[in-house]
Amino acid sequence: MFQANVFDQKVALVTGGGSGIGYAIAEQLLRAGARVFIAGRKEEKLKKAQESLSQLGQCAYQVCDIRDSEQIGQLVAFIKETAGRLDILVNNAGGQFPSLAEDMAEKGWNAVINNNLNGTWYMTQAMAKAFFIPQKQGTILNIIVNIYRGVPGMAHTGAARAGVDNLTKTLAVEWSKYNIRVNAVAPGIIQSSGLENYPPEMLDGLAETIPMKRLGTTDEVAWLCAFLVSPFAAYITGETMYVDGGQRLFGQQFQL
Ligand SMILES: CCCCC/C=C/C(=O)SCCNC(=O)CCNC(=O)[C@H](O)C(C)(C)COP(=O)(O)OP(=O)(O)OC[C@H]1O[C@@H](n2cnc3c(N)ncnc32)[C@H](O)[C@@H]1OP(=O)(O)O
Ligand SMILES: NC(=O)C1=CN([C@@H]2O[C@H](COP(=O)(O)OP(=O)(O)OC[C@H]3O[C@@H](n4cnc5c(N)ncnc54)[C@H](OP(=O)(O)O)[C@@H]3O)[C@@H](O)[C@H]2O)C=CC1
Repeated sequence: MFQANVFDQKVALVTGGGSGIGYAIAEQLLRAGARVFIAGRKEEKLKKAQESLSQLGQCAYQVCDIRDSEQIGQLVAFIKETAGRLDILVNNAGGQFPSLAEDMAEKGWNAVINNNLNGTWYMTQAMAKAFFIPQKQGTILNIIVNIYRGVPGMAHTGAARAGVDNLTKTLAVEWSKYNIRVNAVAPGIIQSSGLENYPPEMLDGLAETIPMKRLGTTDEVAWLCAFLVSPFAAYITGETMYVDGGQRLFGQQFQL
């Protein structure tokens, strides 16, 4: 998408970079010259991803649960020791499970809020304080979901991602004095490893309800992400951009 030197000397962290959309984002950043760290909970997944991503450039991984402040502290230390700086944070790690609102247990609600809202915040604040604020420079990109018309069938993630959408705007304003840009990307339904968590019948016939009559690809999300964290988007902050084939305007999220 870009020339190979757009992210020269830039260091990026992609949470959830071991699979799916996060992997595709890491790939685009590496192709354009960034040094990339990926993080997630499962070491085997990260190791495999790092091995193949390393063919494109400098890539390292660290196990880190975004809900765990101690592990985030260890990740900060690892990036400081090995790269000395961080320029780009992509908060991609996340997930949820389908459930009607009336059936949600308190523990399940809290698990999804904790993963997608709190985890994103812990990671963001830690990386901003350790790197972006002292450097007076940085860019943060939050991956959320299509929340345009609510998220029927997954109220917990709708609430959590709306929180991140709003956090994006607040931080864009508060941290512009540090030369930090903060944006978000809201994917529609993307053909990725993440969809394996959903029963196939929930996705049956969905493509037909989307204006573009197909699901998105991980690359189609990653291209937008690479643009938003690049210097070509230098005047864009506080924005949430949808990459959804028009689904937010007309189409089903999945079969209820
Ligand atoms: C807007 C439309 C978008 C449609 C497409 C979207 C696609 C994607 O987002 S793809 C990415 C999907 N990937 C994932 O969702 C994988 C990651 N998911 C998770 O890790 C879990 O779902 C998590 C967020 C809940 C985190 O899990 P964890 O903190 O490890 O929690 P537990 O597994 O211990 O569960 C705690 C609690 O949550 C309830 N629960 C969990 N899974 C389910 C389930 N499948 N169905 C119903 N309830 C569930 C449950 O109450 C659990 O407690 P226990 O009953 O004591 O186990
Ligand atoms: N695919 C889709 O249709 C859509 C996806 N999204 C969102 O995009 C993001 C990427 O999803 P996708 O690639 O499809 O799915 P994946 O399930 O492949 O990716 C989710 C990634 O997040 C990591 N992760 C989850 N929880 C944590 C945690 N607590 N700490 C650290 N890492 C974590 C997982 O790694 P590990 O298992 O190693 O922890 C995994 O690599 C998610 O936030 C997802 O909700 C949004 C809209 C649609």
